[in-house]
Amino acid sequence: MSENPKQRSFGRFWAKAKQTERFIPWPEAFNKGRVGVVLSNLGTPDAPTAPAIKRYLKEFLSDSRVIEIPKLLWWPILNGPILLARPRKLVPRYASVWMPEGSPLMVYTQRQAQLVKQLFVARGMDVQVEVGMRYGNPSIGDAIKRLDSQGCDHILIVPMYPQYASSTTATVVDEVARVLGKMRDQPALRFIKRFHTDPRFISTLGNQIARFWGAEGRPQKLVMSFHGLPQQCVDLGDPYCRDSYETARALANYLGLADDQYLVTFQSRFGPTKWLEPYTEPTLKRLAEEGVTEVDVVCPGFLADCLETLEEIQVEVRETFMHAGGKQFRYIPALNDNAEWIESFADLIDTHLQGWPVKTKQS
Ligand SMILES: C=CC1=C(C)c2cc3[nH]c(cc4nc(cc5[nH]c(cc1n2)c(C)c5CCC(=O)O)C(CCC(=O)O)=C4C)c(C)c3C=C
Ligand SMILES: [Fe+2]
Ligand SMILES: [Fe+2]
Repeated sequence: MSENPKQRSFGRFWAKAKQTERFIPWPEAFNKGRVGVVLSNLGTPDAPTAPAIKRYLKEFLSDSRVIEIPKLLWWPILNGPILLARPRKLVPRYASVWMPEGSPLMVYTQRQAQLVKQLFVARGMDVQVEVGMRYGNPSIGDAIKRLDSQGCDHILIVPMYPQYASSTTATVVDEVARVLGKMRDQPALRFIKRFHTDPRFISTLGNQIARFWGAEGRPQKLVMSFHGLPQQCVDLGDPYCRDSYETARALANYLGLADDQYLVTFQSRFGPTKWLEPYTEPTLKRLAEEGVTEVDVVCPGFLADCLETLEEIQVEVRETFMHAGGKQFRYIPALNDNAEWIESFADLIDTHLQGWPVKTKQS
């Protein structure tokens, strides 16, 4: 019997469809309408080697949300002195914090994603969670592609920064828009802008500090060190500085600290321009010189420990403080995979999923 021409053309269509990257078999195609979450952190080199660090820095420092000087001026500086010298200088610093599973920023971000996902499963919720780093791997594009292939057409983007800054939060939004600009069937989309005074964030970090003090005793001063930002960004309207002070005040209130029991400082200055002050390292030097010999440092802008906390604070700043006469310097770790934080983070994310088809096992 001869083949029906209609059947033949369907056969050709089917064979071609199966070859395409986005082919979804029929049963799964009906499983659309799921909900996905992208946890987006800064990103980090793939290895503590000069080529890997160079690749990472090139992508990071080519972002016009991060370096706000005209590209034509910046290009020779970046590709000249910075990318020729900085990667090699950073190798021993990254190597000193590297964990068996990889860069701490990556390891703790992946753990948070895994644990939050497990908690959603335990709560009977159908929510996929993927990590999408702003720079390096896995990228935001990778995360969205993975969610899309799992049938998620509702996506919540969670920039992992409690305080909003254009150079961190806004650039995640830019990148998501760029990725979605290439999609025909786009997902429904939401973003978390900030959670710098969210009671769940403040109480979890506050409890982490209080537990530390319960076991080890209180210091003379608590230093809350936030990542810095060029002063010019704040002058142009970036709310990051105000957000940081609001986090600090909420944390101090939660812990019952008087104004003279804590300080706010800004770390990780990059380049010669004026950044937010007071700078962390000179402040700690001054404190030691003035006779404050016992300090604890916490970094409430970082949800995961990384180079900037484990090396810059825990090694470099500690050394400066001790050389200036300090006797006791303790770094209180970031929330990382703290079980209470995983619960709080899942609750915070859940608040932003309201009204979306987060199917329960019963339904
Ligand atoms: C927590 C919020 C962060 C803000 C705000 C931020 C602004 C900012 N950073 C740079 C330049 C660098 N930052 C670097 C490392 C780094 N920065 C953050 C977070 C914020 N940055 C993190 C979590 C990390 C650690 C990454 C890791 O791999 O562990 C670096 C790389 C290291 C180095 O070369 O010193 C640079 C460079 C600018 C210019 C900026 C605001 C404009
Ligand atoms: Fe930074
Ligand atoms: Fe640094």
